[in-house]
Amino acid sequence: MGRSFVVNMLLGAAIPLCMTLGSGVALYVALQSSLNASTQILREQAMIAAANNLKLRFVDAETGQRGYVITGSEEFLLPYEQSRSSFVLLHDRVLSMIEDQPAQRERLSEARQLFERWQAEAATVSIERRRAGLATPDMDNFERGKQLVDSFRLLMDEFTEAANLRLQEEQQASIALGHRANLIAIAGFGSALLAALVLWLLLANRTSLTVNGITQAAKRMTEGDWRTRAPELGSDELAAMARAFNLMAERLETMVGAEKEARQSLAKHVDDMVASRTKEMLAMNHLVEMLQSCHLRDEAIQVLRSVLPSVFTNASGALLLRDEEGERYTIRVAWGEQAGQVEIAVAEVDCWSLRRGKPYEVSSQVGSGVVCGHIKPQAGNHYCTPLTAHGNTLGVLHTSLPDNRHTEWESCKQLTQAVAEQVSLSLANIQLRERLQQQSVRDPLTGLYNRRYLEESIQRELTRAKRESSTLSVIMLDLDHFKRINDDYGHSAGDKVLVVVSELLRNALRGEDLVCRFGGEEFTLIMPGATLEVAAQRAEQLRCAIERLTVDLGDDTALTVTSSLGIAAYPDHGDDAQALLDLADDALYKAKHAGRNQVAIAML
Ligand SMILES: Nc1nc2c(ncn2[C@@H]2O[C@H](COP(=O)(O)OP(=O)(O)OP(=O)(O)O)[C@@H](O)[C@H]2O)c(=O)[nH]1
Repeated sequence: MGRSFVVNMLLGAAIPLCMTLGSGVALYVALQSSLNASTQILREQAMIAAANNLKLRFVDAETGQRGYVITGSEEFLLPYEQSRSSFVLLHDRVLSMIEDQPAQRERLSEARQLFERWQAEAATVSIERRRAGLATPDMDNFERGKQLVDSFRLLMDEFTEAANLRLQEEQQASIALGHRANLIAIAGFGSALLAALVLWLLLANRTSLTVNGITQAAKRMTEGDWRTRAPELGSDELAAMARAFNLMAERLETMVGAEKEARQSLAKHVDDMVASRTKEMLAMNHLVEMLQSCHLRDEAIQVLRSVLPSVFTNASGALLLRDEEGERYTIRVAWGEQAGQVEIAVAEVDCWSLRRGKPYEVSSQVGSGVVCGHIKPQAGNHYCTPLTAHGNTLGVLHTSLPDNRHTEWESCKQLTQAVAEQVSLSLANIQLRERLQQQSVRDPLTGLYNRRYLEESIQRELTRAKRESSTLSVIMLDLDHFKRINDDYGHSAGDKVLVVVSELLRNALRGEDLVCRFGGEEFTLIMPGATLEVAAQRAEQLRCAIERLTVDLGDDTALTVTSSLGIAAYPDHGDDAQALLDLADDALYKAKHAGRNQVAIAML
């Protein structure tokens, strides 16, 4: 664990500061010593000056004493007295200045003793002699005085020399202290300055490394390089700042990565949705085109079976269509999980959208609800919408999505509604076309095919019989004395007889046989694949059945009727449709002329 940046900063400031303080103290001490030395020099100089003064006082006192002794003039005694008293004062002052110099004190005490001895032994004696009127100088006294003065001078010279010596020492010491102070000032403050500079450079370098690292990393990040990181140097606050930056960068990288992933996933989702919608739209367009080309409801159901599952690629579903009788609905198309429900009949009460006449939904969006009985399995989201056209309900379109795909539910419902509208429209058109077609080929009274359809059909069937080397028989049937029924019981009774006989004919023949009302009370039967013999047998059976028929008119009146039948067959009677019809008609007339209620075969 390294030192913190703040501690480094404080150390960076404290070290030069301490060095400066240390230098200051050392400088102060050196200066103080220098000051002491200077004071000492001044004292020594003052002492030398005082020693010289003492010598001067002694000389003045001697000069005054000698002047008085030689001249006898009293005026010489004044300087003598003054010098004497000032000598004492000056001596005491000098003595107080050299308390710490015992050798000098001794010299000075000795000098005073010499001065006092000079006064006592030379000066006072000579002055007294002069006062006593002795003008002749006492040579012994004079000699003694001179010796004492010389001794005094020698002593004071020693004193001055010693003081001068001390003065020189003090001056040298002062110079040395001055040099030392200079050295301290230069070395101390210089090294403190250098230390401050070095520490500042270190701290600046440390700071700039981290700050530049972070700045560069931030710049690279703004240019899109989210993986870049700042260098984490050391373990101080700057390193903590770099670590915090890197943590932030890591978070940003994670966030940017997540945002990028989300964007990509959203783009993929949108692409998928667009692709899915495009596919659905293409499939729906295909469905609409195909339905528009259908002429029959069964054709439309075939188209819906093959195309509807590709329209709803993600959803299960079923298409329920109303039966022709209009009472029930049958699941005509089913896909996905509903695939097993095909051809199951469903009552109107089993579908809530049929009951209510509007779309019905059970999903997590609308909360819980009762699932329609025709939906199996019942788990998941379900949507039923009625197929309606011109106020009629044609069926129901139902779609389902599992619970885990609820995000697609809204678009699934919209697609279901759009497809339901298209299918309704197409089915309504087909039904209308079928109805018009039926009306154009069917006889409105009996529901049998009309003569126009007969003429088209016989040609087609004959061509097929020729192609397949098969046979085809034509029976012309005419009710006997039908005019009488009309006349006797009314036209509506005649109509009823026609309807009942038509029903009999329709039920008696095979599915591929055609029963047509040729006109009035005359019927034509086309029997593909039937030989002349088979046709003759069938004609006889029909004749008998009609003969046995009883038509109840509702007022306790029951009618019976007979019929005459003529037969012609391919290839027995040729391969021309009109010729076969004519031959069968001829045979019919032959049966009429033969007494009616019988079967006649065309001439071979
Ligand atoms: N009720 C009714 N009568 C029809 C219809 N079409 C034709 N008829 C009548 O059928 C009768 C046909 O009479 P005819 O051609 O004389 O033949 P017929 O009375 O059956 O006598 P034969 O054929 O010789 O046995 C006419 O009276 C027509 O008016 C129809 O749609 N309804």
